[in-house]
Amino acid sequence: MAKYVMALDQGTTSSRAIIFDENGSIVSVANKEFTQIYPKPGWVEHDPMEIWGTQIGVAKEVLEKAGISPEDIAAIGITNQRETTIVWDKNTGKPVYNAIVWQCRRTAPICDDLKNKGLAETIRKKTGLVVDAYFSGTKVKWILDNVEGVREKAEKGEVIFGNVDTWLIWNLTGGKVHVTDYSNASRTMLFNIHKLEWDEDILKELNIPKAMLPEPKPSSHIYGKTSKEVFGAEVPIAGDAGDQQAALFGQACYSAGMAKNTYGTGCFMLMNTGEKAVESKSGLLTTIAWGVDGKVEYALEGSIFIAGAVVQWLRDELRIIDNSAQSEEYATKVDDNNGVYLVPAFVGLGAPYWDMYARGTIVGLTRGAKREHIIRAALESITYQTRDVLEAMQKDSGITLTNLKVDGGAVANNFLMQFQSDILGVPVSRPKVIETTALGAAYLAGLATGYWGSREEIAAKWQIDRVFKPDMDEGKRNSLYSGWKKAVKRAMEWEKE
Ligand SMILES: Nc1ncnc2c1ncn2[C@@H]1O[C@H](COP(=O)(O)OP(=O)(O)O)[C@@H](O)[C@H]1O
Ligand SMILES: O=P(O)(O)OC[C@H](O)CO
Repeated sequence: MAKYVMALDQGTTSSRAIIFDENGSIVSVANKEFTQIYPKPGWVEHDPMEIWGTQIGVAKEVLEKAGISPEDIAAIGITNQRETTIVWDKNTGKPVYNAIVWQCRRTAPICDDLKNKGLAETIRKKTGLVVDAYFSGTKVKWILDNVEGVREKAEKGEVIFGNVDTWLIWNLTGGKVHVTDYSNASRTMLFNIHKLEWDEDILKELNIPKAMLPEPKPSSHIYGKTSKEVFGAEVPIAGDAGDQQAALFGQACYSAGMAKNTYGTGCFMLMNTGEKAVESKSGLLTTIAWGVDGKVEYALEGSIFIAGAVVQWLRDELRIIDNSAQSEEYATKVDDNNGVYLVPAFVGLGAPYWDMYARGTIVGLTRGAKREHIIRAALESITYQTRDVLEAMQKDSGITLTNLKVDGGAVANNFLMQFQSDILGVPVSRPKVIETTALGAAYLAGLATGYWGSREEIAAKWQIDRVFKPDMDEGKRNSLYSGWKKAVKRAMEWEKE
């Protein structure tokens, strides 16, 4: 029997491949960053060929690093940045346009139009989502309306759509399989999350031909096999989930009420709500967690668009740090934020504000404000945004969280984790494996092929690295947070005419 499971984790800023053994321990990792394209303010694109090239590149590299061959892989699990939209010609395999990234705001006017027609509530009821440029539906419409000749081809079924999971599976199978899983489908704003089917009315409203859409499937399922020419062997592709849902799975949040927060490019808090789709009244999303074991489970989600990305911005655009880890070093050189707040609304604000027209701002600057304060304010902003969504989640679910499980690249930052716990007043638990997204995808794939037997078996493998306990008095916690709320008001609706 093959000895390992491979996860392909296609994130917003990098493509990663990880090999896991039976214990869920990492055997080897390969990672490659790729180009972020910003054609206009508020627009974000990726080159789909670069996504594919880096992803297959790291898949080969990780095998080499581990000294194993493709035949040693029992199954592959795919997990991906969600919502990002790719449309390609199914005969040539070539994209008709760059991938429109989840962060891209170009379709805000299409969303305004849907809202003005009074469709927001119907769309929310069917899809669980707030009408926002974040989701794929309006991005597909934009491509059909703006790229010459694409609509005609789409109507003939020659041009097809997929999120990044679909694009990777299509390429891995040598252009044979056009599928997605329920968790990814639930992020398109085209999918009825209760009936588990594409919604004809929304498709009609957005003028999107159904023939373009992938077939929705469970998240733990054998979708097809890798092509020998592409991967070197025929390996079952047996797991597929959006990266945030995969992280929830990897954190073993299998019962209703369990939650995690992932600190990557953005920050996404998800709470499992079991087989019940809970409607949010506080600005959260209702989303499909996964389809596993013949049933579908749901989650409440608080989506924060910019988290770790603010640290990349300090590094690449502001150029006041050389690497992400330095953010911790500078932030801890000062005792506090000195009254400085940074609202990283670079691509608008997600939950719970949903303001497509908000933009980034720094407030509270005085003559004594130093680089350290700005760096600290950037890290603090991640924790305040998390408090925003945690409060919404507690309201919607009626559950008071007594502990928050965390993961993702930025949780390596100990200052960030301690401050997070201080601002929430709740312990924050960091697991040994912080690559939980990839782990979740591996588990989904391994369950479908019998490499692992059950969720109980998997849950027993979860191990803690460190718990950060709150160490700030309530008065200070609340006064810092009220400063944040004031700062957010300054950032909102900035781009609105
Ligand atoms: N020590 C650190 N402190 C703060 N942020 C960090 C640190 N290390 C990594 N990051 C941030 O974490 C993000 C990378 O996390 P990752 O989970 O790989 O994200 P993604 O899957 O979205 O590409 C980057 O945005 C990076 O700036
Ligand atoms: O690339 P990540 O890990 O920040 O995740 C992006 C999300 O899936 C967007 O919804």
